Parts: sequence; C-alpha cells; structure tokens
Amino acid sequence: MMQSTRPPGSARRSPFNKENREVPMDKKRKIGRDIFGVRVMSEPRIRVRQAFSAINLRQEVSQNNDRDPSVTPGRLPSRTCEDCTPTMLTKDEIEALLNMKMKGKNKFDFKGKSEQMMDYIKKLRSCIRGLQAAEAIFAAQKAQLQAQLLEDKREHKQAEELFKNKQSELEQQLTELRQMCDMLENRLQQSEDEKEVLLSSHEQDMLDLQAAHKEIGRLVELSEAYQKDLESATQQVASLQDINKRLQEYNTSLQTYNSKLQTDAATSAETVSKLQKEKSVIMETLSSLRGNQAALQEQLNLAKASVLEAARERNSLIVEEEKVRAELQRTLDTMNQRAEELEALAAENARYKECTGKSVKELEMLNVKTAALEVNYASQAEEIMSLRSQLEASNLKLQASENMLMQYKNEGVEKKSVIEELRRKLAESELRVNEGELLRRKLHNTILELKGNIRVFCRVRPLLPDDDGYNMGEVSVLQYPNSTELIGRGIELVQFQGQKHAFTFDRVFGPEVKQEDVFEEISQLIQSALDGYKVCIFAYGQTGSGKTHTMLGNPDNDDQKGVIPRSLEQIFKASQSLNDQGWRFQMQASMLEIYNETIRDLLAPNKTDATVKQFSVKHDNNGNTNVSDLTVVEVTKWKEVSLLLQRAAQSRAVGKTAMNEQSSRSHCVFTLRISGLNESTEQEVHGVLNLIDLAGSERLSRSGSSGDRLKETQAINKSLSSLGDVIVAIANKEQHVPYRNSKLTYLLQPCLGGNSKTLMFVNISPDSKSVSETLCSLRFAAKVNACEIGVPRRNTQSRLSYC
Ligand SMILES: Nc1ncnc2c1ncn2[C@@H]1O[C@H](COP(=O)(O)OP(=O)(O)OP(=O)(O)O)[C@@H](O)[C@H]1O
Repeated sequence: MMQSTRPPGSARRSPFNKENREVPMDKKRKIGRDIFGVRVMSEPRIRVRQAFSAINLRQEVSQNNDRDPSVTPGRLPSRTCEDCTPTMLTKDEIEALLNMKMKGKNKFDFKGKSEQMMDYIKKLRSCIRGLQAAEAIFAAQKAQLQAQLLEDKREHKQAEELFKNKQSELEQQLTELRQMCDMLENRLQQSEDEKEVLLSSHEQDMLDLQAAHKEIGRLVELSEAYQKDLESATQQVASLQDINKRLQEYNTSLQTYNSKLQTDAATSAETVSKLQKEKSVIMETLSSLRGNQAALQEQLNLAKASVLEAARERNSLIVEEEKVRAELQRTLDTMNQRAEELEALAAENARYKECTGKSVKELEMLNVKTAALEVNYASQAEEIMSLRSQLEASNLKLQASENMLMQYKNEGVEKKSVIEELRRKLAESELRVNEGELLRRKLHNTILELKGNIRVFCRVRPLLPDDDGYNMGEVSVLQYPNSTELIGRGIELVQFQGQKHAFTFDRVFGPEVKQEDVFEEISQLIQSALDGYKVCIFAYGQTGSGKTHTMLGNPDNDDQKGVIPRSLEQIFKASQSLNDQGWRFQMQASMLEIYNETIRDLLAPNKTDATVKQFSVKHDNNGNTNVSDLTVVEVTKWKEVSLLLQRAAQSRAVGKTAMNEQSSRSHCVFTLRISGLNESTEQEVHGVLNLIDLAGSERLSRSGSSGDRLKETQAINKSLSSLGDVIVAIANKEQHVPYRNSKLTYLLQPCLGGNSKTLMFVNISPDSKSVSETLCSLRFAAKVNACEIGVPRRNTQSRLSYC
C-alpha cells in the first residue's frame, strides 16, 4: 500500500477519490458566460457587480422609460443618457454597429447624417468604454486565471507526483499481481492437469467400481455357493473328526507297532550279521557250484566232441556204404549183363548143337568163349561174394557206430539234464544271493539311517618329528576313554591348565590306526554309491592334521593309500562282480578345486582353460550337481583314475605355510558319477561319490601368512566359516540355510541338505602347540555330529517304467 505524502490533517486529494476533492473557498469561482458567450470562470461576485452595476442600472432605466425598438430586451441600450456610461454589446451588435450606415433624408441631408453620426459616435464611445471595462475585467480575470493556472499547475504537479508515486506503487503492485497471476496460472495449470489425471483416474475408478460391482455380484453368488459348501464342509468336518478320532486310535496302534519295529530293528541287526554269514556260506556254495558247473561243462564238452566224432564216423561209413552199394549195384548189373550174355551164348550153343551142319572150328571157338565166359562169371561171382561180405561188414560197422551214437546221444541227454539241473540250482543260488544283497543293502541303509545320515569320524595323526614332545614321550594332549560304551568313540582334549574337553563321535581313530582299517569302516558307505546313492566324504581339520593323508595318502603304496584310491578300487571290483548278476556300470570322473572362491578344473587338458573359464554350479530338482564346462573323463579301471589323480596333483594350488611343507591351499573335490543298468531286471541306478579334501583351517597368526598367502588363508577361513554357518542352520532347523555364502557350501548343498549320505573326517593333530586349533576343530565336528539331515534317496528306476 502506498503512503500518502500529504501532511497530516490535510484532506486527501486523490484523482481517484473525486468525492474527497475539495476546492478552497477563496478559489471558488462561478462558471459564467462572457460577453461573447464564451464560457469563463466568474470572479468573485462582488467585483462583477461593481463592473456591471452601471449597466444593470441603465437596463432598469430603459425598462422604466421609453423603449428603443432597436434594442432587444435584455440587451444594453444603444442610446445612453450619459457618454461616460459604458455599453456592453454582443459581438453581433458590435458588428452591426460597425457596419451601420449614416442615412439622411437624402443624399444631402448632412445634418441628419451628422446627428446620426453623433449618436453613432456616442454609441461607439459607450461601446468602447464597455469594451475597456470588459477588457479590464478580462485582464483582472486573466491575472486571476494565470494565478489560478499557476496554482493549478502546482497542484497538477503535486497530483502528477502523487500520480507517479501511485503509478510506481501500482506498477509494483501490478508486477506483484502479475507474478501472483503467473503463479496462479501455473497452479491453475497444475490443478488442470491434476484435474485431468483425477478425471481419468475417476473414469478408471468408475470402471473399477463397475467391475467391483460385478465382482461383488459374483462374490455374493460365490459366497452363497461357499455357504452351501460350508454347510457340506461342516458335515465333512464332523465326519473328518470322526475319522480323526479313528486315526488317532490307529496312530496309537502304529506307535505300538513302531516300538515293535524298533525291537525288530535290533533283531534285524542280528539278522544282518546272520545273513552276512549266510551270504558267505552261499557264496562258498556258489563258488563250489560254479566249480561243479565248470567240470560238468568240461564233461559235456568232451561228450559233445565224441558225439561229433561218432557222427562224423557214421557219416563216413554211410558214404562208404553208399559207395559199396553202388559198386555192388554195378557188379550186379555187370553180372546180369553177363548172365544175359551167357544165356544168349547158351541159346546160341543150343542152336549150334541143333544145327549139326556147323563147323567144328566154330564149335570149338564157341566152347572157348563159353569157358572164358564161365571163368569170368565165376570170378565175378567171387567178386560179388567178397563185395557182399564187405557190405555186410560195413553194415555191421554202421550198426555199431549207430549204436554208439545212440549211446552218446543218451549220455548227452542225461548230461544235458544234469547241466539243466545245475543251471537251475545256480540261478536259484544267484537269486538268493541277489535277494541277500538286496536285504544287505536295505539293512545297511537302515543301520546308516539309524546312525544318522551325516556321520563324523575323528582321526588323530601320529606325532611327527617337528611336533612338541616327539622324542620325549610326553603325555599327549589327547586321551581316549576306555569305558565300554566310549571305546572307539570318545576322545578327550586336555588343555594346559588341565581342563578337559570330552567329545563323542561315530568313530575315533587313534594315531596307530592304519589306512586299511579306516577304509574298512567306510567301505559300506562307498558301496552305497554303487547302489545308487549320493555319497559325500570330506576331511576337515587344521593345516597339517592329516586330511590329504586320509583322503589320498600315497596311491602307489598299498599300506599308505587313502580313501580315494581304496574307494575306487572297491567300486571297480564290486562293479565287476556285479557283472555276473547282469549289471553293467559306467563311471565318469571329474576333479575341481575351489581356490580363493574360484572354481578351477583340475583335469582340463589345457591349463589356461582350468583357470580362465568361468565355471558355474547348478543343482537340478533331483539334487544332481552340475558344474558347467568341467572336464569329465570316462573311467573303467583304477589305473586310469590314478593317471587322472597325477594330472590333478600337478594343477593343484599347493603352497608352503609355516605349518606344512606341502599345504593344500584349496578345497579339492573328486567326483565319480556311477550309472548302472541291469539288463536282465531292466533296473537302473545312478550314484555319485564325492570325495573332498578341504583346505586346512588355520589362524592367520599361526600360519605366518602374508600377501597372497594371507588372501588365500582369508578365503579358506571364510568358506570354512560359511560351512559352519550352514551346519549350524541345519542343526537348528532354520528356515534359511545360507548355502550361497560360499562356493564350497553351494557345491556341497545336496550333500549337506539331506539328499546324500555324508561322512566327515575331522583330522586333528596331537601336537600340544595345536591344542586351541584342535579344540576348534573338535567343536566344529561336534556341531556337525549334532546335525540331522533328511533321509537320502536312492536314485534308482526301472527301465520298464519308461515304456
Ligand atoms: N595317520 C597318519 N599317519 C602317518 N602320517 C600322517 C598321518 N596323518 C598325517 N600324516 C603326515 O602328516 C603330514 C601332514 O599331513 P597332510 O598333508 O595330510 O595334512 P593336511 O591336513 O592335508 O594339510 P593341509 O591342509 O596343509 O593340506 C604328512 O607328512 C603326512 O604324511
């Protein structure tokens, strides 16, 4: 708002406030008309009255006295009684006065003209005086008006200033208003936009509302239907409650049955051992039967050979007989011919005899001929006789060989029936062996399940030359309780202050236990891989505690070889023995290491491939693990695997730590996939054997790590602690198990997650320097031992089911 600059108390005069506009009384003028009818501001009334008082007086006089017909009423009389009296005339009257012509009675009436002239002069004088008076008034009026003009100008200036102030004030207000207007326009635009959005959303809402109405209608229908369903459900609930009651009863009966089964399980364990014995008896019988079968087979082969020999002989005899018969036939034919000739000769002779007239010479010749023919005949008869005897002899021979053949045939039939009988017996015993094998597997699995599917074996390595007290025979920090229930299962760690930590595992192997004995304990588990299970064995422990010795050992030394070579030898051997039962196996081996959280292919033909390729781990729904691009090698015998292990050993990340000359700085995973097909039963099995040598767990301070070694150690510790987290989560039955926290745990997910038979070796050192590491390892192993993972599934199927 603009502030008035006027002094306080003075009336505000604003051009916009006409009502308040005041004019001071001294400046008040009357607006009137001048003598020329021009509109002028009148001077104060008093002075005007003085100027016109004479004129007014004359007017009054002229009205009262004679009236001049030339003068119009209200106008100054053109004739005055006194010369000094000013006459006020209008412009037209003055014009008329000036144009007035002196008229006489005639052209020479100078007197009359002069009188008129006098009169005219008087009028002119009076008019001049009037004009002078008017001029004086005008001058006064002009001065007054000029003063007033000055006053007005001043006022106008003031008003102008005021107006300017007001204008700037207004302009400011206007800019403000414009800004406000812009702002409001923006707001309006925004509101318009919002309005549009709201309108469209409103339309959408309307549509939704309509849809909702429809939905409500549908829901109402549904609710009615549900109401009906509810009623029927209530009835069902009642019947289900009834069923539930019955099920509860059934459950109680099942519980009793269960407890009975548990007692049965105990007896089953006994049956297993009995069956094992029975199996060995059967196996012995089977081998003796197999021996018998071989002898009989030999006899049969001999019989078959002699039968073949006899048949061959018989055939040659038949051929010979046919030859003899043909010869005989030919001789008989010749004989008949000769007989016919003889008869013809005899007839001719008779005719000659009859004909006496024939010459003696001819007769003699005929006699000679006859004699020769007779000789010939006799010799032929002899020949026939000998041929006949030969034929008889061959017939006899043939008969004999036919008899022999019959005898052989009979013997062959007898032997065949014996062989059939033996085969039947063999099949029976094989069936029993198979059944026994099946029962063994079943019972073995039951035992494993009862033991828990993740089992922990603890192995203590012997003191090594570098260990404390190697030569001094110090009391070890590890003790083995000898109470019956803890023998071979309990271990106690004694700390410096004499504090004891007791642990129990599925098995505890002391330092004196040999590789062979360790393997004996796990051979059944290895067998499970051939039965179609996923088996996972891993070794955990501090650096230098004997993990590699347990898992690999020295593969070329019979006493020193570890779990991996022994397992593969067993698998190949068992797969071959299962060949007799119709099983055909295929094995594929792969080896990888996890080094600094990166997977490396240890069997890659090209060494750069082993490290450059990005290997990713994937699990399918059946719990099968697949590592992309990993080299997989088909193996058929241990020798091939041995070569692969040598190839892998060259690629492994091995570094020297302060604690172990040849320390494994990575987790090494050996995997054998086993696929078996029984052609006679059309059964398939798919087992997996994972054998893992974990990198050594160690504290940074102890391992003397720095630089790359430090990085390795940190990666190893991170993955092992992830393994611990996973195991704790499983043990606590947590909903989320953090398998993905490390490559190792993600790779082992199916083994740890319940679809596998898992065994952990916790390797510990008896060295007193390693007590705290040993305690950590034992605590970790105890946690693993407390884990209950799910029931492993055997991956087996019948091929027929595909048909
Ligand atoms: N049971 C055992 N009997 C005899 N010697 C053993 C036994 N266990 C381990 N050793 C010896 O101890 C040393 C260290 O063992 P090994 O290399 O197996 O340890 P590790 O736990 O695999 O170590 P890292 O984690 O550093 O690889 C080796 O010389 C090994 O021969």
